[in-house]
Amino acid sequence: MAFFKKLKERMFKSSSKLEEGLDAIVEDGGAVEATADVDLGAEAEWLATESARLEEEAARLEREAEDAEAARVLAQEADAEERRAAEAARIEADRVEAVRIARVEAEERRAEEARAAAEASPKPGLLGRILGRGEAKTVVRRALDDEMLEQLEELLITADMGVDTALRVTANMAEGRMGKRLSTQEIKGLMASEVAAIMEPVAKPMPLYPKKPQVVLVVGVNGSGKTTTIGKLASQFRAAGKSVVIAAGDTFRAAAVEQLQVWGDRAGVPVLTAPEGSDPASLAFDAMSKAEADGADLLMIDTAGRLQNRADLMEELAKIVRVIRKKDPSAPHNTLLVLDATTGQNAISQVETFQKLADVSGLVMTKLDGTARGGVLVALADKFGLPIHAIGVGEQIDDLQAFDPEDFARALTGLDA
Ligand SMILES: Nc1nc2c(ncn2[C@@H]2O[C@H](COP(=O)(O)OP(=O)(O)OP(=O)(O)O)[C@@H](O)[C@H]2O)c(=O)[nH]1
Repeated sequence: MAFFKKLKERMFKSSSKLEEGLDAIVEDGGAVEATADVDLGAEAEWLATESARLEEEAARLEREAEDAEAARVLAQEADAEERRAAEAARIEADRVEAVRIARVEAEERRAEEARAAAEASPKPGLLGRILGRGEAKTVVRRALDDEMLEQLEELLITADMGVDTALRVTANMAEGRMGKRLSTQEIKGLMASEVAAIMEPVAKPMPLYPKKPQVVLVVGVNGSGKTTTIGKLASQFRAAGKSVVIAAGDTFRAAAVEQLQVWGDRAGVPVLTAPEGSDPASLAFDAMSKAEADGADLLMIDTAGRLQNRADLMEELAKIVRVIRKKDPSAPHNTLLVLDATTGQNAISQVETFQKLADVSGLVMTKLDGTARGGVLVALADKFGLPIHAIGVGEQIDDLQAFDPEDFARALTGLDA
């Protein structure tokens, strides 16, 4: 699936970190085994070839016997009964002997091939040696024990899954499997299904309501990717036939406003701005009036992300909410928290903080491309259960994807499609 391949490529750092770790864990205390399916296939192939060859040999001997029979008939005609009978007996004996020799030769050739293959290959698999089919494919397997489980836990913790989630994932993986010999591929498969099970309940697109305008408040620390995400979302909604208005609510930073205007242009969506330093709530109110007057489907409000002064930020966000509720008591309909995956476990404390500042209704995780810390999304899902609406996997306008738990789990663990 092309979409999955792209996600896996984008999440390369997370998956390669887990893959390397898993390989090392399985090799540490694991043993090389022949992959049974490959060797049985080789054996079946060899038997089929050999049986075809023996059939040919038998057919040839049959033809010879027929020729001998013809000779016997001729001899009969020559009225040399005894000689002919002796000749026929000899030919029959020759035929039996020829079949025996052909079988012995086949056995010898087989043994010779086995010896040659054993010499050519320093470490052939067991069946490979017996059958002389060259080097058999091998796989490293390790019996699942407490030590291996601990190593798996540590690996998941280093991939930012957090201690509690890592413990839960490994405990579920181990259930009913202690002592079983597992390959890296099998462990990846188990891990991917545990991760997908945790992510499944939170994978929800941003809900749309029959409200005009539907107000989407976008919160998050500076640099988390709010502006970029608003631009990407606006572009997607536009493509889906929705009319969108954006409000540049971080009025204290001219650069942030300019950046939002650039994204508005890219998405083909109007961006409402206010003079530097003016009241964000007043801008939000004006934007609400414009969106209503234009009959817009969605109003997306960018906000400041200054966590340095939490009390001010809390008051600023609360005032925006108070003001837009004068126009629509049910607004904001969504409060999206944008998180940067590269901050790893710090994303956990950002959720805790913003849940106190605003009524967070869903998450967008950005910058999953190019980070080895993608596991934090599993920890977030496990700890908060907040819906994950989308993931950012690049800086381009179409680099925002709906969150698919199975694709994510496979990409995270490096499981091949
Ligand atoms: N690789 C990558 N970069 C991203 C992604 N999302 C955003 N960025 C980059 O992250 C940086 C910050 O993004 P912004 O959208 O400006 O973040 P912000 O939260 O609005 O930040 P402020 O404007 O400082 O409040 C920019 O350089 C973006 O290009 C993503 O999914 N992947």
